[in-house]
Amino acid sequence: MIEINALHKNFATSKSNVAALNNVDLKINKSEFILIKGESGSGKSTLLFALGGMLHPSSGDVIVNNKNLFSLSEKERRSYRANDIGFVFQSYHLLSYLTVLENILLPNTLADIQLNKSDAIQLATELGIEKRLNHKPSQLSAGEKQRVALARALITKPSLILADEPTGNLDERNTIEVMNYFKKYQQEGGTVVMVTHGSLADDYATRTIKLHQGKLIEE
Ligand SMILES: Nc1ncnc2c1ncn2[C@@H]1O[C@H](COP(=O)(O)OP(=O)(O)OP(=O)(O)O)[C@@H](O)[C@H]1O
Repeated sequence: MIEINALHKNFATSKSNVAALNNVDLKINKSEFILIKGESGSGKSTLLFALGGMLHPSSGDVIVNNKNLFSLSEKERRSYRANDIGFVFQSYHLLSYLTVLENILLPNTLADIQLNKSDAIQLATELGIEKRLNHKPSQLSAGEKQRVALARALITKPSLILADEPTGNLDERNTIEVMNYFKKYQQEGGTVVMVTHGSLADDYATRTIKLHQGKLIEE
């Protein structure tokens, strides 16, 4: 499904040149649940953003469903991001001036398919936040905020979830809940790629990869 070939990303400044990714090769199959681990600065987020078509590599390819992501037009890449991927971040990235329901339906502004309110309500019910639909993010607990972010990520029925430390601000109980939602999504055929430092996700993943100074050192 996804093939990463000889991926390099350099960040050059006047004083330094950081190889954030250095010759990374990786194949990701449908319905895998992959954890990306490695010390701070090892390139985990860079790899995730390249997978999401949000960060242009210096060289190398990201092939998704036989298409080279970085040979697509900007419009095609935007469509891939909006329709095929759900993003979940540590800090939720909810819009504070929108209600929970409006946040969940936010992909409507970007995705090709028309999302409707009843789908959002059904998803919110599955995630246990149906009583919060008219609240603003500031009125929610951390675990509730992340479930809203999950609903927003899932509403387009993406084939791939990219998650960057999604449980970094959550306690153990909420972490386990989020991991169970990811597992359910994966068991229904979705693919999850998740950056994490912790070990709570280990039991949920089908594979763990490790980066060190931009190199993939362990599968
Ligand atoms: N925009 C940028 N400009 C310059 N250097 C950058 C930029 N983004 C990332 N880097 C550098 O690239 C390297 C990899 O960064 P990345 O954020 O991918 O690491 P990470 O493994 O996700 O780290 P953390 O666990 O701390 O989030 C780091 O040395 C970082 O300083």
